Amino acid sequence: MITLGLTALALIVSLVFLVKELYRPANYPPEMRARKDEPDTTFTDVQLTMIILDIFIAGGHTTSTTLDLAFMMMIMRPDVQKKVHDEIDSQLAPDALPHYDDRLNLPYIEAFLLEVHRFFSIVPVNGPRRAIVDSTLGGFRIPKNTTVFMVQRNVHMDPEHWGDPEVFRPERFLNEAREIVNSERTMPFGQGKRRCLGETLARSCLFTFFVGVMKNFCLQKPEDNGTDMEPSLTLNPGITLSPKPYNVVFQPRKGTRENEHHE
Ligand code: HEM
Repeated sequence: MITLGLTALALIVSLVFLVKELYRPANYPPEMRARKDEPDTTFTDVQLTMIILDIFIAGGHTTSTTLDLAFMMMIMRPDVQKKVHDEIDSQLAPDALPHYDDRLNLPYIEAFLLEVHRFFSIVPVNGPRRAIVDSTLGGFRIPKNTTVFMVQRNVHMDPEHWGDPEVFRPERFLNEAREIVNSERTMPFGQGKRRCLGETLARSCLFTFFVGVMKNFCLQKPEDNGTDMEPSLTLNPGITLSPKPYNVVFQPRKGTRENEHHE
């Protein structure tokens, strides 16, 4: 709760400073300066502030929650954590920092992150959209102008497609040659023209941050942990899901620089 409060405070303070700086006409970006006298321009202070807010709100919580869940799965499933470590150790040089391109050599970790997206569906319902023509979908008539929502979670938990959707199993995204097999049935970032515009940034942040941490640490349940460690989700005031607070020990791995500092 305290962390959340401090994060919100830091966000508001940085936003106020940023906007104060931008409000000086000399600091306006070139397009805003060029268009400032156009009556219908959308290059305004308010528009800019709202876009920055959009990006912070849409991007910050979603990415950090997905990482929270990925780390939680590491302590819930030591067998999966071992496969993650084995893949990192066999593919990355000891001193190398992870790069997004490394995902090509780390298919198990890519499959693991896809499974985190699928299993938890942190944005369970996407939309709204408006039907712009009369149409029929799966036998249902959808009249023009109907508001439509896509229930991402139902797609991710469809037993006809996944077979065992309630099981957390990264291997479902790998074929026999250990290549990633994916389809539009995995849609954590939505679908269509209004799908998430931060998808590439989010995927690269998740991958590099997760691999960077896992390369250097073993994640363990604290011995005296009294917390409920089941993967349970709480609905935030808004549209995303996040895990209940949980405790985790980050144990430096042998041979890592991090460990040498601790010894
Ligand atoms: C794991 C991380 C993220 C997830 C799971 C996620 C998921 C989503 C989903 C499901 C939507 C709705 C798409 C739809 O209705 O079809 C969305 C929209 C959006 N996301 Fe993300 N997102 C993530 C990260 C980010 C980041 C890092 C940014 C920005 C830097 C971002 C910016 C946005 C914006 C601006 C929209 C609204 C797009 C529009 O309405 O045209 N998201 N996101």
